[in-house]
Order: sequence, then C-alpha cells, then structure tokens
Amino acid sequence: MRAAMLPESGPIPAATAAEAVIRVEHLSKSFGDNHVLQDFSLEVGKGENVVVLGKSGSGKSVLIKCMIGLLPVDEGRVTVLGQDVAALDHDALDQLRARVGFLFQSNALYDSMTVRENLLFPLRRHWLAHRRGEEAELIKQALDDVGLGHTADMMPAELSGGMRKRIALARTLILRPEIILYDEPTTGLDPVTAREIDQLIREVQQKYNTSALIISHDMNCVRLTADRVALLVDGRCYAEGTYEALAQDPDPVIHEFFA
Ligand SMILES: Nc1ncnc2c1ncn2[C@@H]1O[C@H](COP(=O)(O)OP(=O)(O)OP(=O)(O)O)[C@@H](O)[C@H]1O
Repeated sequence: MRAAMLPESGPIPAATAAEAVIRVEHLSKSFGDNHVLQDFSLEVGKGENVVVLGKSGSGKSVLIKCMIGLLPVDEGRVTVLGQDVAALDHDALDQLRARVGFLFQSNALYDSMTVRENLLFPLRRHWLAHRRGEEAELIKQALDDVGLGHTADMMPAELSGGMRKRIALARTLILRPEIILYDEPTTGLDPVTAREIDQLIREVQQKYNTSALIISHDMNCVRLTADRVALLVDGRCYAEGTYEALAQDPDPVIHEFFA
C-alpha cells in the first residue's frame, strides 16, 4: 500500500478502527506570526497507536497540548472520547484528563516522594471512590505492568533513566486511561533502553487495548510502536500511512524522514 499524500484541506486521515477516540479537525494554532498548526487533521482509532512524526519545532508538542486543553485552539475542533475539548468547563476537562494519560518527556516525577507516593498521587487527585482501599493493589499492578514491582520504596533519584520512564508510565497506567499521549518517550535514553520502552508501549496497548498518540522523531520508536504514522510538515498532516508504506514513498518530503 502506498502512503496517502493529503491534499490541502482534504479528507481527515481516518482511523483504521471503526471508532475514533481522538478526532482533530482542521486545527490551526498560531503564536503571533508563527503559524504552527495550519488546518491539521487526524483521527486515532480505538486500540490504535498513531505516531505523529515531525521535525524539531514543527508543532508536535503544541498539537498534544491542544488535545488536552492546555492550549486553546485558534480554529478547528478537537474531539476526545466524544467530547469537544474546547466546550468543556474546568471540572469536565479534569474528568476527561483522568481518562487520558499523558507521559511527559521529563517524566515529571516528584523527587522528594517514593515511587509508591508518586503512584498514589494520581489516585488521590482523581480520587476514585469505587477503588478506595484498593490503592496497594493498584500500585502493585501498575508497577508489575512495567516490570518494576520491587521499586515501591525507592526514591526517583535511585532509578536509572529507563526506570524513571517506566515509573512515569506506571503512574499514568494506574488510572487505567483509555488513551495515552506519549511525548517523545525515548528521548534521552540509550538505544537498548529506548527499545525496551518501545516494547512496553506495545505491551500496554495489547494488554489494556489503549489507544495512543505518540510524538517522536526517533525512527526506531516510530517503526516499533506505530500502527499508523502521520507526518506533520508545515503545520499540516502532509501524509499518513503505515511505517512501511511511508518508508517506500518516493515523495522527497516523505523520503527525507526515512532516509
Ligand atoms: N506557549 C508558546 N508561546 C509561543 N510560542 C510557542 C509556545 N509553545 C510553542 N511555541 C512555538 O511553537 C513552535 C512549535 O513548538 P513545539 O514545541 O510544538 O515543537 P516540537 O515539534 O514539539 O519540537 P521538538 O521536537 O523540538 O520538541 C515553536 O516555534 C515554538 O517556539
């Protein structure tokens, strides 16, 4: 299959699965004269991993921030789990964010807290009444899911970069998100550890049927984690398709990413 090159203002790259859990429609976002996103459209299907690939500064982080309402959009619409993000009030946005996990590039762990306390934090913040009393079990499950069941009493400073990334993922998983947004999940990791994180992203998808939007410019990460790749070029979704299809596409703009 050849990758689809998308005409300007053309059809929205469709999710392969029947149900779209994220729908970005004709999104534009500028900062002054810096037109970062211009008519960007994309869908992510249920259970699907979509990687947004773009050069440094192309607007990948801005896209993710618009998706979870951290940045207002200028034009267009973002629908997440059936809800128009721009229309949500503070409480509704907070509830939606409990269903959408976000793995920060920095991991954002609290250094003064143990691993256990770091994992308790989201549970308490989004206090799940029906799960009260199950915290210990949930923490054990989340740590086991990332292969770090023995680290509950350790401090983040005692962990390697790869382990910190796993703990950050465990902290995201503990709320059983339906969607996970990964911001450059392998940046700063050595190649072996990076591949372990890629593998873990796949394991999480398979075990929990989560959908994921992953932003990356690590081509191994893209190849190993993506069901579908969307190329963000000049603010729009320039092309989308499987890694294999895009890698074989002769279009010079696409080829540059895979060369
Ligand atoms: N809050 C902001 N105010 C002004 N400009 C911003 C803001 N956030 C991002 N930008 C600008 O938007 C552009 C895209 O930034 P963004 O961080 O999304 O790029 P990126 O693709 O994630 O890059 P990288 O791969 O290097 O992380 C940049 O020119 C950046 O300076």
